[in-house]
Order: sequence, then structure tokens, then C-alpha cells
Amino acid sequence: MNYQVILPAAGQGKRMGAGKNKLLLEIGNVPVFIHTLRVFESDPECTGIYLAINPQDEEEIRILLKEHQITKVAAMAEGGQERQHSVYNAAKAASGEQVVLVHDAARPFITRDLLQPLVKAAWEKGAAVLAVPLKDTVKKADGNLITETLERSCLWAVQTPQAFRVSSLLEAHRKAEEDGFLGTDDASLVERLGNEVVIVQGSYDNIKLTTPEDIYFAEAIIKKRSHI
Ligand SMILES: Nc1ccn([C@@H]2O[C@H](COP(=O)(O)OP(=O)(O)OP(=O)(O)O)[C@@H](O)[C@H]2O)c(=O)n1
Ligand SMILES: C[C@](O)(CO)[C@H](O)COP(=O)(O)O
Repeated sequence: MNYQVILPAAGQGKRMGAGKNKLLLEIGNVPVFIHTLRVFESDPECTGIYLAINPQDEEEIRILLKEHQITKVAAMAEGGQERQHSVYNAAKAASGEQVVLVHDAARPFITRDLLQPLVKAAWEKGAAVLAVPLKDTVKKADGNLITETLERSCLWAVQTPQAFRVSSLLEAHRKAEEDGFLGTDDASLVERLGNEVVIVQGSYDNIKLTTPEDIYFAEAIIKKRSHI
């Protein structure tokens, strides 16, 4: 089933502390966001890629797209203050398919085999996210005083891509903007409207490059994959 994908790529990478957008850093001698783009470029069911970018990165991004022969970028929208604003800006440009994925450009290890189950689930249920079962025990605390140990068997670490019927994603973002609601992922905007979101099992390799040690994990994943 065909889909389009929105890739928010307009962050500052503050937690990475590289002094520039972390997506332009190289892992395995290729910029992070090019790894991500290659997955969708090579998927025949992806009909268009919509990037949200910072104007200051635009020239470098255009050069890299050409150099790495990425041809499916249909539009580039200007990023916003928060990830949510960047996604909404790009979502307004996306049209043509019934299902749209939102995927962090900072998660370069997504694999194609995970995409179709997600697209299918979104088509059937309205919205779906990739997630993996939590491995740690999670506790709630008031300051440093623990108030509750959460039941781990029902906890999931949610990833991207997250898939939506286009109308559902746009409505959820419109309503969030109207209500001044800011979520850390797109599914939460759909959930707050009372609409169902289902989980599709993701992969522990599908990490988000957030802090400097993630670069070591990323290099290890690249090395592992080069031996397969
Ligand atoms: N205003 C923003 C913030 C984030 N993102 C994108 O959303 C994804 C996930 O965000 P995160 O990992 O938090 O990236 P940064 O915002 O760059 O990191 P930080 O919060 O450390 O500054 C990344 O691909 C990032 O480029 C975006 O498009 N627009
Ligand atoms: C969308 C996300 O990647 C799901 O895990 C995550 O919520 C993004 O959070 P961040 O605050 O932008 O790192």
C-alpha cells in the first residue's frame, strides 16, 4: 500500500552538543539524515518525502540530496520552534496518498520490513505507532521520593515511524494548535481526541540519535549490519 512520509529534520541537536544539526554528522561516512532518506528512497511504496528543515541548513541539505541521489523529496517546509510545529508545517504540504508516516530524521536505523505492517494498521485503525516493550523498571517520583512502580508488562517505548490517515493527522495537529497543546509525539495528538492508536512491534535498533553516546551505538549497529 502506498504512503507518503514526513521527516522532521529541523532540530538544533542541543543534547548532542555537536555545535550543528546532528543530522549532518556522519556515521559510517554518510550523514545521519541520508541513512534515513535512503530507506524511503528505496521503498517503491513510498511516493513522496516531505522534509521539515531549518533555512540555515537548506543549502547543505540540497547539496547532499544531489550527491546521494535522493530524488523523492517532494517538498521542503520550514521547521518550527518545536518538533510538533515542524511536522505540522510539512504535513500541510503532503497530499495524494491516504496514509502518511511521520518519522524522525534522527532515527536512521528504521528498516523497510517494518513499514508495511504499520501502513496497513493505520489504514485499518486510523493511526499506528512502532514501539518496543520497555526493558527497565519505571517508577514515578515526587522529587526523589518514589510514589509508584509502574506495571512494566503494559509499558512500551514508542518510536517513529508513526502512521496516520492524512485527515486524522491534520485534524489532530489543527486541534492541538487551537488548544495550545504540545506533545512529544504525533500519536499523542490523536489520542487526546479519543481516537484509537495501535502498536506495531518495532525494533530495538531503531534508536533516536539524541546524546553523544548514541553515536557509538550507531556505529556499532552499522558494523553489525555490514557483517550480515
Ligand atoms: N523544532 C524541531 C525539533 C526537532 N525536529 C526534528 O525532530 C526529530 C526528533 O527531535 P530531537 O531528537 O529532539 O532532535 P533535536 O530537536 O535536534 O534535539 P534537541 O532536543 O537535543 O535539540 C529530529 O529529527 C529533529 O530534527 C524538528 O524537525 N523541529
Ligand atoms: C517522537 C519520538 O521520537 C517518539 O519516541 C520522541 O517522542 C521525540 O522526542 P524528543 O523530545 O523530540 O526527543
